[in-house]
Amino acid sequence: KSLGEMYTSVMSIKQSSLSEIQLIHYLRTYIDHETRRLEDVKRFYVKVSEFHDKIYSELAYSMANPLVAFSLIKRLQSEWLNVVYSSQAKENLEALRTNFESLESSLPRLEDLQGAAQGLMRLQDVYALHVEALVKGHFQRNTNGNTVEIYKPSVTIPLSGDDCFLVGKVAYEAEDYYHAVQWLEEAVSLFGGSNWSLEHDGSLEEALDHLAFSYYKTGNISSALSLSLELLHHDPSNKRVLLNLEKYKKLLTENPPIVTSGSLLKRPNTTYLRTRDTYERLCQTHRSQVLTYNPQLFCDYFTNDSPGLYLQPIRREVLSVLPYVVLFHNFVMGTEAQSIRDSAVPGLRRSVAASGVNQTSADYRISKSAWLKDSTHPVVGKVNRRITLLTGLNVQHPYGEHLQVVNYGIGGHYEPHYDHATSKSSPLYTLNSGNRMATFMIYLSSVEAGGSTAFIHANLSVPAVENSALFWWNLHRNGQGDGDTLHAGCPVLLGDKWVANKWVHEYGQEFQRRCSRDPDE
Ligand SMILES: O=C(O)CCC(=O)C(=O)O
Ligand SMILES: [Fe+2]
Repeated sequence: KSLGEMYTSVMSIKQSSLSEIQLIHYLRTYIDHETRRLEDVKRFYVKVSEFHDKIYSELAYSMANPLVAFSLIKRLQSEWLNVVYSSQAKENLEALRTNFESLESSLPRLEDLQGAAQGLMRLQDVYALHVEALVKGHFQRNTNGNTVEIYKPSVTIPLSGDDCFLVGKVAYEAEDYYHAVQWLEEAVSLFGGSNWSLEHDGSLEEALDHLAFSYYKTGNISSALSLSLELLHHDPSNKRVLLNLEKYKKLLTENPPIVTSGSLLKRPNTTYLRTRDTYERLCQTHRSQVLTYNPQLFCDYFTNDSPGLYLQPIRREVLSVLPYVVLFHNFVMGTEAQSIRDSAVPGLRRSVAASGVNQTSADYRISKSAWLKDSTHPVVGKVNRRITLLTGLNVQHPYGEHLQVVNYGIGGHYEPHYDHATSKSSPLYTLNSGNRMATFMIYLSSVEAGGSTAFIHANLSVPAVENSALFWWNLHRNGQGDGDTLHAGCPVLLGDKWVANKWVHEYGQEFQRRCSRDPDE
């Protein structure tokens, strides 16, 4: 069900941690059986050695004893064979493997490992994290020479040399030598002092090999050369490394390094983003500072003149006027958010994004989502009615889409995008109820670090505040898309981020939001 896409949602990752608990249990059983088997082997060893210790001084005399002679012959003819050809070890291992295979369908795949590695590199980039600190379990940023601790997790889990090697290799295989160099450097220094471990894929030699080549690719020949020399020290007869070494020496003598290291060490812009700098700055700041007093931005208790809200007005915070973005505090209760999250779990699938006439999964949206109809759970209908009370909008299907519940994964994000359709052939029009006029997005969880909603052109970054809801108009009153609504879900640095989207379409709102020919309205 969640095959190959586990990394795209923290919910799926939680489920896989249950598989590991089961595996620990299987391994314990295996260790117990193997320990018992080895104890039996040891007992036999002691028995036979003691026998020989006993008869050592009087060998000839002892062999004359028919009982002694018989036991010797029996041992050599049968007992030793039973020990040496025992199938117990194989049976224990097979039991372990059968148990492991029973869980295989719920284990992460190679895509998950690669996706998780890419998630780490995304966090490194967007939050300008210090890789050396990150691999030690610390979330730190370097700003103008100062180290800033972005978040202090309650448990610090450092990465191993092999972990770093894997991240580096994912970058290396994608020909992203900028990240490869940084992660392989960590791998080399962490592998340095440690011994080989059963569970590891990589080794110091392999890390050196990949790092040398990555440096070569970034134009840093002298580092490539010195790493190759270090590698030869460990593996003197490696022909390929010897050849590389010659090549690097030649390159250096022909072309002494004028531009020194790092010249080609630029971050790759894989998913090209024109607004990348603004996006990342907004993600890094919690709610960008409004320095000038703006009387148009205010807070109030809001009822929208709906009798249903008279006794319980909602705290409204106007965050931006153009585009109009408001935050409704405590829009849902914690128990309601919980019910919505729980109802969504069975339906969670990899999120898609509109691409031409189709909807496909993409690296620029890393999450899982589920669509909840009114009938899924009483709370869904209740929340829909509350949206109508607050906004006056008709959210009945197909004037409103079903509630989309989203759970983000490792470094989960949604890069700058519009919620409304920007082309006539968009799949959003299949509901035949016009374009997405407004977005009502509920934060179903808080996030420890990262995961804000950033409005690129409005210079606004809204942290995920549990139970609150964000509302904005995507379209001008004349039906044109409002380019200023470009927004993004920043990568989740730490936490389990859940949101629910209710998208309201143009049709059905003719009397709630009247048209205007003024393009600025
Ligand atoms: O998660 C967020 O903060 C934004 C999500 C979003 O923009 C979307 O789902 O369309
Ligand atoms: Fe959006």
